[in-house]
Amino acid sequence: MIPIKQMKLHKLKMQLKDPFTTSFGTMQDREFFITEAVDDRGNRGFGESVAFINPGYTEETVETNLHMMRDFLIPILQKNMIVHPDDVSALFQPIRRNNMAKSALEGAVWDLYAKQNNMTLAAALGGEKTEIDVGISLGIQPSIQKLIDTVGRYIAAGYKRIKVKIKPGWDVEVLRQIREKFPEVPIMADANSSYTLADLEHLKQLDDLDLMMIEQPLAHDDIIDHATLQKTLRTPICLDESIHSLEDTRKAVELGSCRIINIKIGRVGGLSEARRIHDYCRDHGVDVWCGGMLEAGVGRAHNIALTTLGGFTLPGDTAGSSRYWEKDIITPEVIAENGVIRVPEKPGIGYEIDERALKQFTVDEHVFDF
Ligand SMILES: O=C(O)CCC(=O)C1=CC=C[C@@H](O)[C@@H]1C(=O)O
Ligand SMILES: [Mg+2]
Repeated sequence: MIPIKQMKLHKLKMQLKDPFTTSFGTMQDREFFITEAVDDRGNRGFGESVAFINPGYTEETVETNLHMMRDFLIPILQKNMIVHPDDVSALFQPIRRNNMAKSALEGAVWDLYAKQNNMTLAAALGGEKTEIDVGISLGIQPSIQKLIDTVGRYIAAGYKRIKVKIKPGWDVEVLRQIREKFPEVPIMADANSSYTLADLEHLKQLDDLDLMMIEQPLAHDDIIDHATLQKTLRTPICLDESIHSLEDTRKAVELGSCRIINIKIGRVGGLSEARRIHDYCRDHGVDVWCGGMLEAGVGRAHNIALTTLGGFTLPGDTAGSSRYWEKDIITPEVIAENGVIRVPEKPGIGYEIDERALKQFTVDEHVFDF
């Protein structure tokens, strides 16, 4: 690989079109880093950190990302020769966790590598698809009727599956009314760890609603109780927060904690580990799909490239840019037509950075020479 000459961290502030409510809170203001790896040939590789402002989803935040990238991870990249992007996750091994910080930098290296080799990021990863199926993830709405109207709108727009947030008091009845209204639509529920095994009898009611899966019903750091729950539920459990690595995946699959895994590039530390998890799941008959973290266009582009791998058999959360943003930071924006996104054919992430938009949303910058 042509060496990195400079790494830039652009700190952005953007506002989601609509507030996004889950069992652990409501988000609308998004702060995050766009990472930019530059070589001496004018190639620029981009990544995106997906940590939120507060540590509600994982322990990472925008501020911990900056600390880890500036004080530990970029110095490692400055000191070492990278031959292939897979080297980055190996170099970062001695640093514990902090997967979203690692992923933000590794993603920029993967994009730079693909551009240096005049390949799409999808091709660099070994992806096969020229288009991907996508679903939509809906936050908790003010009323059941509002949720039903919103579900109808996205089904009319062609999205391939609907993901509904649930939590105690907003679950069985809500899903029953949606299923009644839309008997054929692929529907899944994401609980974001808001139940315990004490809710086992309550959760068994979900088995009658023909759901594709129940995502992360129990604790964010559990695979034992999920195995107990999966034994009693017909509906597949999908793990999200519990899975941070290939090792977590292996243990969860061997224990029978889940039948499906939501792979999020940031949560597992980058594209190389995401691909290793994909390969393991494909070899062990576990379905995977690509989750979302309310990303801007760079993160969205990385999700699209990853989803081109053959084992991504289920629609993911990578909806079009306009679902999230009045204005995205890439051009063209990501467009989902009838629940399908065409994989871009330009080198790297396949979308250009909209420099005016990047500048408009940038609130801080850090530049590191190599
Ligand atoms: O990016 C998207 O549209 C998916 C958003 C989404 O469902 C989630 C994002 C981040 C944390 C959670 O709230 C939730 C998830 O758990 O998948
Ligand atoms: Mg989830």
